[in-house]
Amino acid sequence: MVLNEVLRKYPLTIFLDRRCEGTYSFEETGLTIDKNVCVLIPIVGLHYDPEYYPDPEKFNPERFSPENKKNILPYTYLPFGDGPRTCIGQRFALLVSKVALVYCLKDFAFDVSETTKVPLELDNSVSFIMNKGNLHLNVTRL
Ligand code: HEM
Repeated sequence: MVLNEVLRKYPLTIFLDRRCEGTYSFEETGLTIDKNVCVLIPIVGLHYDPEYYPDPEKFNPERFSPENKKNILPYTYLPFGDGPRTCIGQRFALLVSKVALVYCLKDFAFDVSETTKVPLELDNSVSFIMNKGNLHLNVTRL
């Protein structure tokens, strides 16, 4: 739940790109996308849309609890993309992250320090999500 919420707020890739394989018209809006047109899918826009994630700035892992996650609409949560080109490392990445977290939290406590930037400041000069400067934390051995 915590990792899912981290990847909602900070999804690494801010958009996905696809090239339209054939001219396609949406019945609901009449909008037509011509063949070969490139489409950008705004991951961050979807992840911060209050229609899909109420109070989107709030870090709330409960959004991904077993009871709540079934209400998440398909294609509104895309940290690993979706469809035939979805991330092949998704399961591996989640497994490694969970193991790393367990090892860290088993022996150390992490806390903010006077120099920690709250809220986290993001670096706008890169096309993926990354914090600006260093990330300062107080680490105590348990
Ligand atoms: C938290 C970690 C990771 C995130 C957030 C992530 C995210 C993504 C995203 C958004 C895509 C594009 C998917 C799409 O276009 O629908 C992608 C593709 C891909 N990822 Fe990851 N990824 C992660 C870790 C990994 C790891 C650990 C591996 C390899 C061991 C990996 C291998 C790949 C490959 C090969 C593709 C291209 C798949 C294709 O085009 O068919 N990723 N990833």
